[in-house]
Amino acid sequence: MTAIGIYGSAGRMGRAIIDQLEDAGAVLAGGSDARGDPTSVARVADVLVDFSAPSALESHLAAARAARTPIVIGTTGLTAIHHELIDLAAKDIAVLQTGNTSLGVTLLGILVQEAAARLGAEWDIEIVEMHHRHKVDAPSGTAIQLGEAAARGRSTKLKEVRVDGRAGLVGARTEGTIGFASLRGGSVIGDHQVIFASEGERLELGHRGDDRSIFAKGALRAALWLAGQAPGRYKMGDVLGL
Ligand SMILES: NC(=O)C1=CN([C@@H]2O[C@H](COP(=O)(O)OP(=O)(O)OC[C@H]3O[C@@H](n4cnc5c(N)ncnc54)[C@H](OP(=O)(O)O)[C@@H]3O)[C@@H](O)[C@H]2O)C=CC1
Ligand SMILES: O=C(O)C1=N[C@H](C(=O)O)C[C@H](O)C1
Repeated sequence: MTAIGIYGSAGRMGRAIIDQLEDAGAVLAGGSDARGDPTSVARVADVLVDFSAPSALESHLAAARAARTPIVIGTTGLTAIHHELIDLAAKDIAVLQTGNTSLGVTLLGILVQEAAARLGAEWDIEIVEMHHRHKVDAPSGTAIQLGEAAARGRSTKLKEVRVDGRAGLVGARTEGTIGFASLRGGSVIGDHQVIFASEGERLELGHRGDDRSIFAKGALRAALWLAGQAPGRYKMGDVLGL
């Protein structure tokens, strides 16, 4: 059985993953949190999953590289520097990074890219997400990933067209931009809606997470797949064949 090491094991996602281990045919190699030892976990695991915090990413990647253990990174709130660190680690080990491990959101990304490619720039794109009151990063990793899919569909880069959380006298919308709005409240697991708005009509593509187990099952599916892969950087689409 595949032994899974979990970074962020005591958190909401860590606990949800532990609940799914048996059904996935995996066992817990060990876990660590803010005061844990990522190196010893990496040494005893066949594959690692990281659902912790961006500030821990560098040390988690270093531990995974030193032990030559593949790692699934689900932590969100990552910056360009974090992505560079991931690219660097992927030269030595298999790394899968995704803002969302669910099947539904992985497929949604493909649909969004396709819709953006087929609809002209006169269709405004806005992305709305809602999460529970404890979430610390915004926009969500999923929203950013969906924005990147839309930008790809339009053969542009998200960073060139991104508009975050409007407030005040911001002026009329600039054609071709992709806007983000984040809502926080209660126990919402994770809702995402991509709105394509034109004169007189709107197309809405979305996903609602009703249970955190969807992310846990996806993370374990990714981990079991990644355990057998050569060094490189992978996506959920590679796991699911989408
Ligand atoms: N990709 C996906 O599909 C999904 C991604 N996520 C993302 O996963 C991450 C975790 O979410 P969630 O479980 O809800 O968050 P929680 O706050 O419930 O858990 C975070 C865990 O990470 C640990 N942690 C915090 N800081 C560090 C650190 N510096 N080093 C090591 N461990 C640390 C915490 O430990 P301690 O208690 O000791 O501080 C805690 O156990 C978030 O970034 C979230 O957005 C969430 C759901 C799905
Ligand atoms: O923090 C969460 O809970 C979630 N985070 C991920 C994100 O930032 O997109 C995925 C999911 O929506 C739940």
